[in-house]
Amino acid sequence: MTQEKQNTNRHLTRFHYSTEQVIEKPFNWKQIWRLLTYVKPYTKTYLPGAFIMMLLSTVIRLAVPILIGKVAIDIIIVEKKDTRLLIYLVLAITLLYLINYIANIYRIKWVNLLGQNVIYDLRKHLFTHVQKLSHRFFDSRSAGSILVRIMNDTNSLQDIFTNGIINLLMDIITLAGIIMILFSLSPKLALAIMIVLPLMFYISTRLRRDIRRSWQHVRIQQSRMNSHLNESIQGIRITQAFAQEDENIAYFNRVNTDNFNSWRLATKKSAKFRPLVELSNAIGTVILITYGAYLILQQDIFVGTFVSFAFFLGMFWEPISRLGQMYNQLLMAMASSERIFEYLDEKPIIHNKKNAYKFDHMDGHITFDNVQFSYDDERIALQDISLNIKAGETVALVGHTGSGKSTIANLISRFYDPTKGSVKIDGHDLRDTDLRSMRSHISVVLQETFIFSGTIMENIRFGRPTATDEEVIKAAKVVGAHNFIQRLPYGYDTEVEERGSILSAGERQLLSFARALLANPTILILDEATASIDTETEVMIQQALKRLLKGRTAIIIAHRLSTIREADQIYVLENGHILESGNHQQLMDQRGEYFRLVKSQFDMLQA
Ligand SMILES: Nc1ncnc2c1ncn2[C@@H]1O[C@H](COP(=O)(O)OP(=O)(O)OP(=O)(O)O)[C@@H](O)[C@H]1O
Repeated sequence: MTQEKQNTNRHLTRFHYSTEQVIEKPFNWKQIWRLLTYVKPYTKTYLPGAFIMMLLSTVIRLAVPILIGKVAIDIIIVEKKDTRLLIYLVLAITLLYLINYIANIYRIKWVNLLGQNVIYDLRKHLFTHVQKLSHRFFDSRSAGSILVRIMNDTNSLQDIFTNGIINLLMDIITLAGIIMILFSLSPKLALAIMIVLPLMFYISTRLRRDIRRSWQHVRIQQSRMNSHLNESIQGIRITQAFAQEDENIAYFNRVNTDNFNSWRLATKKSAKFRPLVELSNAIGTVILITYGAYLILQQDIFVGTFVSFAFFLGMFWEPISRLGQMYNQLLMAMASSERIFEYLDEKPIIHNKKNAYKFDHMDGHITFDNVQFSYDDERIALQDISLNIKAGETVALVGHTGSGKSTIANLISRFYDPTKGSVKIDGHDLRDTDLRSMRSHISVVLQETFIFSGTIMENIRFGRPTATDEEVIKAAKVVGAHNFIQRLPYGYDTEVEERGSILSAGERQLLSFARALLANPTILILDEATASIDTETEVMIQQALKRLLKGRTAIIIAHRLSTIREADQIYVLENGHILESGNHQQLMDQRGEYFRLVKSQFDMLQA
């Protein structure tokens, strides 16, 4: 292997998506029942309609071969030789076919409506559920793989609900009907034909596990591809900046090839089913002709019965083959539904207790009592943290990267619960409070401001959806965003794409301030942007910040000296501990870590 190739391979290991493993569970009826609960809302509408149409059409299909073979040939032609009766019979059969045609139209229509509605409900349920899941869930999964479950996995269930259920019933009824009719026409001939059934059974049981696993594998490959796609498109700017496009393409090619190969394998395995069914059909036909002719010669059966048999035999393999396909579909649906139910069974770790305390009003007094927290079992992110942040105070958290500043902010918003100790607001342990009412009094401004696709107006209004246009504009004016918004091509109606790429970092920051101000929170958590911005914007942001903080409890993950200096309390963190605390002057006098931090920043600015 060349050095270059070795390097590329080493680099490619950075693309590692750990989320998807094969969920291997035996076929289980419980899961099918659980899926069927989604049909329940339609048991008074589409389902009975489709069922009646299916029944009608099945009865007609079963009756016609008897009318042609037994009635037309054996009775009317051979026995009675009555032409008029034959004409009536032909007319009756034509009418039956017409009814069958209409029944089929309605069956397909209602079955499709049923399927679409069920998928709509399932996707809604899944999305609603995922929205409520805690940060821990998202920490361990890529956005792409979540996307696949909401879109692809629900899509793959569509077939089972559109054609699956009704076709399954239709095929089972048809099969049972045919078997009964065949046995009543000639038990000997019926028994002879059934010899191939064990072969069919063997085929379906042997192949089924294999097929199921390969389809599961396809989903995993798709999920990997989506995860990579999602990440590489989101990170395209960095990719281009580091000239890593080729590496990205190489990895994508590999994922794409894996995806292609897994599809090929799965379809190859599934494709074995049909030819084997055809083979059984052929064997059955040979038996029918040979043994049937023998029975006619023995005068055991009449020609008409033989004709009915031939008709039914043609109809016999069709549902069996479809049942085989249906089984494939069912296996695929099992794989998808397992993956969907895995998410639906994921309980939000952070949830409301019974009789949780509702914050109708919040003063904004925050306390941390000996808090310990770790994201995983391996590392402790916070230890022995005790804070007392009085209502209306501005607190700055400073410290080296990874020291635990954002973790403190995460605990105040209750994105996670502490492993030990407690976090309280106004004396209420957050674990005993109502999440929604608690968070409605808190606003978070992240360093990386998230801009949603939509207009500037809508983006600010995200802070309080009921706000009027005037209120939005007022908030923008207070934080000093109004001027730059007015200069945009359509002012407040300018469309910004996801992530707000047409705006500068400073502008995005001001927008998020306006959004936070509009929400009018009691507690404001702000992760100050580290992006270097020009002095003029810096001044503007500082002024905006002052207005934003007025009258609120503020926790600022501070990077700028100007912000830190004005804070009522400063906590210096190191490796998850509080190293020092006090106001600027007190900490400067201590000449400890804070002093060194300030000095190094000052030296840097001087330089
Ligand atoms: N979602 C997560 N899962 C696991 N570990 C995490 C997670 N988020 C943070 N950590 C770890 O917890 C520790 C504290 O991280 P935190 O984000 O609070 O640091 P910080 O002081 O805010 O850093 P920065 O200034 O770089 O934002 C770090 O060691 C980090 O690696």
